[in-house]
Amino acid sequence: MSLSNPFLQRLNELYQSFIKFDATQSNRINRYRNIEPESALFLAMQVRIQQSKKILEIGTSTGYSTLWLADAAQVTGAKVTTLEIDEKRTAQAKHYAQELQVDDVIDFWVGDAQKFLEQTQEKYDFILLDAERDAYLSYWTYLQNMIQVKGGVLVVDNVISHAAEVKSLINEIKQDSRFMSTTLPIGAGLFIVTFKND
Ligand SMILES: C[S@@+](CC[C@H](N)C(=O)[O-])C[C@H]1O[C@@H](n2cnc3c(N)ncnc32)[C@H](O)[C@@H]1O
Repeated sequence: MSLSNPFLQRLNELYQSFIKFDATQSNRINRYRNIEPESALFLAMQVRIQQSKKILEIGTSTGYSTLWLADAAQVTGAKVTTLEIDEKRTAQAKHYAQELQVDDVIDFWVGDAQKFLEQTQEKYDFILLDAERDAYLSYWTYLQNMIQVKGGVLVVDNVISHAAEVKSLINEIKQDSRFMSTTLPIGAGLFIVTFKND
């Protein structure tokens, strides 16, 4: 059953252990930097509301958000492709996904997300962008062609907590008359983009 109490308890346990780990790391890059639980909950709801079938996550880390997305994907009959440059993190995320029996809907991809985006011809219903913010403008070149035109959505995390770092991306998207977008004050701030379809 989706979102069973044991599943939620284990997710919470994992989240607490990741937070503890991050507190021991002075170098930001070494931290896991998992999404806030309230953001993960919102994303899992959004997948259900949208009835997503194809989900892309950029930035797996240890898989906290991936687990939420995969659990929702099992409900909607979706597949999650998740990208991570650090193979040790992917191995961890895979391990938790197997333990929680959501690995059957996840395709773990290891490498530089830029390479994946350059090569893919796929479109996605739901895209979560949660990696290194200085690459986002470059990713957008590809992502704008990867959002499903009818009902697809891109969600960018940390747009309130790190507003200055995502300003250029947000300006670029706001200026593009094909899209509509807004920021939700959930967790570290979620920026949501979809096609206007006018
Ligand atoms: C903020 S964390 C992702 C957190 C994850 N979404 C969660 O909520 O559990 C960002 C991750 O992106 C990865 N990353 C950074 N640059 C990347 C790149 N160029 N390609 C793929 N992954 C990258 C980092 O290694 C890090 O694990």
